[in-house]
Amino acid sequence: MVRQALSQSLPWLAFVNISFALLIALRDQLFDQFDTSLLTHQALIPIIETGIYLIIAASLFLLLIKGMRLVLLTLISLIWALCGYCFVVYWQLPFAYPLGIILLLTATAALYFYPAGLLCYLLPLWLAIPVASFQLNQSINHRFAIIWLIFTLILLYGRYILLRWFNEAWLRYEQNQLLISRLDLLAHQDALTATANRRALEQHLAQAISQQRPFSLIMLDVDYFKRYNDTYGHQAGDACLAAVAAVLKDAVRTPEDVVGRYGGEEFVVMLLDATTAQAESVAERIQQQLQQRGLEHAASDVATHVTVSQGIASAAPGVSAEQLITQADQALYRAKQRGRNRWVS
Ligand SMILES: Nc1nc2c(ncn2[C@@H]2O[C@H](COP(=O)(O)OP(=O)(O)OP(=O)(O)O)[C@@H](O)[C@H]2O)c(=O)[nH]1
Repeated sequence: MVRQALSQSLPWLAFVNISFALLIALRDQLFDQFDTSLLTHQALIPIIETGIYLIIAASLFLLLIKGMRLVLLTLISLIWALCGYCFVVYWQLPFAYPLGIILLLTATAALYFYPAGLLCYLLPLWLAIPVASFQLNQSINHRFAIIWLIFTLILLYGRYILLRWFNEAWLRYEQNQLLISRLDLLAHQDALTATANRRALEQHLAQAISQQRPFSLIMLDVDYFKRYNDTYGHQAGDACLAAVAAVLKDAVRTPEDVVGRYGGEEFVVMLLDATTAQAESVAERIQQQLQQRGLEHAASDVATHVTVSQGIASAAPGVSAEQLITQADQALYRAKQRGRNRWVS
C-alpha cells in the first residue's frame, strides 16, 4: 500500500518542488527588476541558482531512482532551507514564509504514508526558520517565534486532518470488505445447510472441467424425504437436511472437495482428483456415517434411520458439466430403482 500511495503522491511532490524552483530560476522573465531592486547580496545569487537547479535535478531523480528517496528528500529540503535562510536573513523577502509553508504542507500530504521520508523533508526546512531568526536578530525574536509557531500549528493540524481522513477511509474500506464477503457468502452459500449453493457448485464444476482436472461427482438424495416431512414436520425436515449436510462435509477428506445443495433434498459432492473407486469409498463412508448418526426415520421402508441414495459419475475428456450431472442423476435414479440406501456408479 505504501508503495502504491507513494507512486501516486511523489510525482506531485516533485512537481511542486520543480515548479517553485522554476519560479525562482525564471524570476527575471516573470517579475520586473527582481534581483536589482530587491537583492543586496548579489554574491549569493549563483549559489542559490545552483541550489535551485540541484532541486530540479533531485526532484527528477526522486521519480526515477527508488532506492535513494531518503537522501534525495533530505537534499531537496536542505537546499530549500539554505535558500529560505538566505531569503530571510540577507534579503528579508517575506515570500519565503508562504513558500516554506506550501512546501511543508505538500510534503505532509505526499509523504503521509512514509514517516521516515516525511521527517527527512520536514526537519531541515522547519528548523531553517528559527535558525534564520536567531541569526537575523542575534536572539529569539517574538515575531519570528509567532510565525514559527503558526508554521508548526499548520503542519500539526494538517497532519491531524490527514490522519482523520485516512482513518475514516480505512474504516469504510473495512466495512466494504465485510459487506463484500457477506454478499459473497449469500451469493454462493445455501443458508439452511451452510454448503455451496447450486450457482457455486456450477462454478466449481466449470472450473474443474476447464482446468481438465480429474474428479468424480456423487449426486445424492434423501430417501423418502416427503414422508419424513409428513411425519415429523417441515421444521424437523429442515434440521434433517442440515444434519445430512454435516455428515457429507465430515465424509469428504480434502478441503478442496465441495459439498453443495443442488436443490430440495438433493446434494452433490464433488471429489477432486478422485477416481470412481475412490468416490465409491466416500459413498460408503457417507452411508456408514448416516447409520452412526442414526437420525430416526420411522416412515422409511429401507431403514429406521435417515438414508440416502447416491449416483456416482466421473469426469472424462470431452464430457461437459451438464452431461456429468445427467450421468450422476441417472446413476442416482438407478440406486432408487434398486431399493434405495445404496450407491450406483
Ligand atoms: N423440510 C424441507 N423439505 C424440503 C425442502 N426442499 C424440498 N423438500 C421436500 O422434499 C420432498 C421431496 O420429495 P420427493 O421428491 O417425492 O422425494 P422423496 O420423498 O425423498 O422420495 P424418494 O426420493 O423417491 O425417496 C418434498 O416433499 C419437498 O417438499 C426443504 O428445504 N426443507
